[in-house]
Parts: sequence; structure tokens; C-alpha cells
Amino acid sequence: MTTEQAQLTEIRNQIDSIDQQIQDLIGKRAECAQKVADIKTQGGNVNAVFYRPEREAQVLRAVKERNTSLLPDVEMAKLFREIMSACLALEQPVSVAFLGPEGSYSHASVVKQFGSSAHSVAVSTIEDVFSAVDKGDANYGIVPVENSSEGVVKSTQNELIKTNLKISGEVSLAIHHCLMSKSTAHENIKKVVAHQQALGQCETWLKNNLPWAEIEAVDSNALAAKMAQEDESLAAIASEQAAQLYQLIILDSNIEDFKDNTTKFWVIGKEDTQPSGEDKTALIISIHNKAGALLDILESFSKRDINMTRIVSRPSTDKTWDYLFFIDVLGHKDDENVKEALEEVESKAAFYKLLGSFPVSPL
Ligand SMILES: C=C(O[C@@H]1C=C(C(=O)O)C=C[C@H]1O)C(=O)O
Repeated sequence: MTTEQAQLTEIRNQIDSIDQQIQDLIGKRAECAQKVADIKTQGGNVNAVFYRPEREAQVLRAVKERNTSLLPDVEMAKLFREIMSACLALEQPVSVAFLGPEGSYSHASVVKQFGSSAHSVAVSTIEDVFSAVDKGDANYGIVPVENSSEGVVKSTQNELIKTNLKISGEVSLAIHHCLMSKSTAHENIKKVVAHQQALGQCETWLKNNLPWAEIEAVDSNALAAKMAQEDESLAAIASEQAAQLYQLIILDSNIEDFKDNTTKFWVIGKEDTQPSGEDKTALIISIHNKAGALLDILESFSKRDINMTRIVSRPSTDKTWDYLFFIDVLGHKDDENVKEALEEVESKAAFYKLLGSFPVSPL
């Protein structure tokens, strides 16, 4: 054996032994998760809630805080995200409705938030995500709220105004588009297919790199990838996961014109989420049409040092030129100062709806 081989064998033996220890510990962790399930279902409780977003956020934050390894904090947290996902599936596999088909960015956000052991349920519209959770066809749903270059998602806003469901989590997903095809050569591509939003986000890149190609908008990027699987003259713009799923070759990565392209998603469910120590609260209000009314409402937050992280306005659909405001603040609705501020806002607003409190995402 050469010295190099001997050195490698030595290290690989060490890795084998570490893996064995990790596996034993994961096994022990799974037993604990099972015990948690037994406690939750004690006395025949059939309404037990297994998924606890605030607890998961706390576990992931602790992982990041403890991390002194060579792995970046987020990579370490992602590993624990998967371990928790598998442990939760032992208690009860959680089902999550998303805007399909598989391989969409909504699908990627399900995996980011719930891990790959979650059971994802593809539906065809954002309205269907809400109704799947409402009817109990899925435990949770994930809906896109806002994209950094394209703005708010109107159909999600419309549903949020009407729904009785609560927001229980937030996922930020960096959107990196890839150009993919069955063919390995750019010159074979006659047409590029993608969702209108993705085409818009890659417009300059397409002009510079595939000036000869025809461009066609289709219903979703994942559908575009499906089409490219069947026709070598097509290239699709979609996610890396879509390329894997539809067995396409990635010709170019990160082809979006704006590099910080990010979409924010919300998790919707039936339960209130307990405080995790670092939370956000989302609400919708409309105000009386008088001078200073909005300022008056915002003061309820600012005088208590409550940080407002987002305010988005849109015309109300039932009264012309009345406005609705979608507001996010830092803090949980049960935190004393947030609670007081919300009570005050409710008393001042013409319309008030609390959408929920949820953990600030550790991932
Ligand atoms: C184990 C529990 O249930 C689930 C699994 C968790 C885990 O594996 O750490 C954390 C929260 C819950 O989603 C719990 O409630 O503590």
C-alpha cells in the first residue's frame, strides 16, 4: 500500500466509526420523537397536533448557535432540518399542499420548510392550496406571497382576505433559474419555454445569449421542463430540481437578470403557532378616510418600539378607492407589547384581521 492509500484508509475508518455513532444517536432521537407522539396522543387524543413550527425553529436556531464546525451554520441547520422531518414523519407524516406540478419553486419551498419526509400534495391553483387545507385534504399549505422583482402575488392576497386559516410560517427562497434541455448544444435550441414571470426575470440574458430563439410563455416552469423532455428543440427555464426531475441537462445556471431574485412564501394551517422567541405577526387593516388615520395606526406600533417589516397597500374590492394594508411586524401576538398594540389598532381600524404569528425563519 502506498502512503497515500494508507492515509486514506485510516481517515475512512474514522469516518465509518463516526457515521456509526451519528446513526446510533439519530436512532435515539427518533425514539424520543416517538415518545413525544405517545404523550401527545395520551388518553386517546385524536386531535393531537404533531408539527410544532415554533419548536422546530428553536431547534434549528440552537443548531446554528452551537455550530463551530467547518460546515456553514445554514448547511448544518439543513442537515437537522432533514433529521427533524424524518422524526416528525414517525409521529405522523405531515401533508403540505402546494402550487404544482412537482419541481415548481413552491415545491422547493415545501422541502425547505418541512424537509423531504413531508408528503407534498400538488394542486393546480393558489385558491386550491387554500381549499385543500380548509377541507382537510392537506394539513398545511404553502403559497407565494411576494417576489423581489415582480412584487406581490394577487391571488394569494385575495385568498388571505377571505380565509379563516392562519399563517404559521415564512419561507424565503432564492430563485435561481437554469436553462435546461435534452440537447447539450445551445445551437440546437429553437424555442425557450417558461412561465411569463421567469421569462421576464431572464429577459436580458435571453437576448444576449439566445438571440435567435423563439420565446413562448406556458403555465408553469415545471410544465416547461416537461415539454422540453419531449422535444429536443426546446429549452425550458426552471429550477435545478426540475432539471433533475425531468432528466434534462442544465446548459446554464443563474440566468436571472437580478441576482437577488427571492420569493417569499407563507405556510397556512388551522392552528395558532406558539411564540418561538423570534417571531413575526401579519395582519390586514383598512382605515377610516380621514387625515392622519394611517399615521395614527402606525404609531400604535412605533410608540411601543415594535418594528414594522412590511406594509403593502391595495385597493379594497368592495369599496372603490378604499385601501387595505397588509402589515407585518416583529414580535408574537401574545407578547405583551404586541398584544396591546394590536388591541389599539383593532379599535382604530375600519377593518381588522389578524393573519397569525409565526417564527422568523432560521433557514
Ligand atoms: C418531537 C416533536 O414533534 C415534532 C418533531 C420535532 C423534532 O424532531 O425535533 C420538533 C417539533 C415537532 O414538529 C416535539 O413536539 O417536540
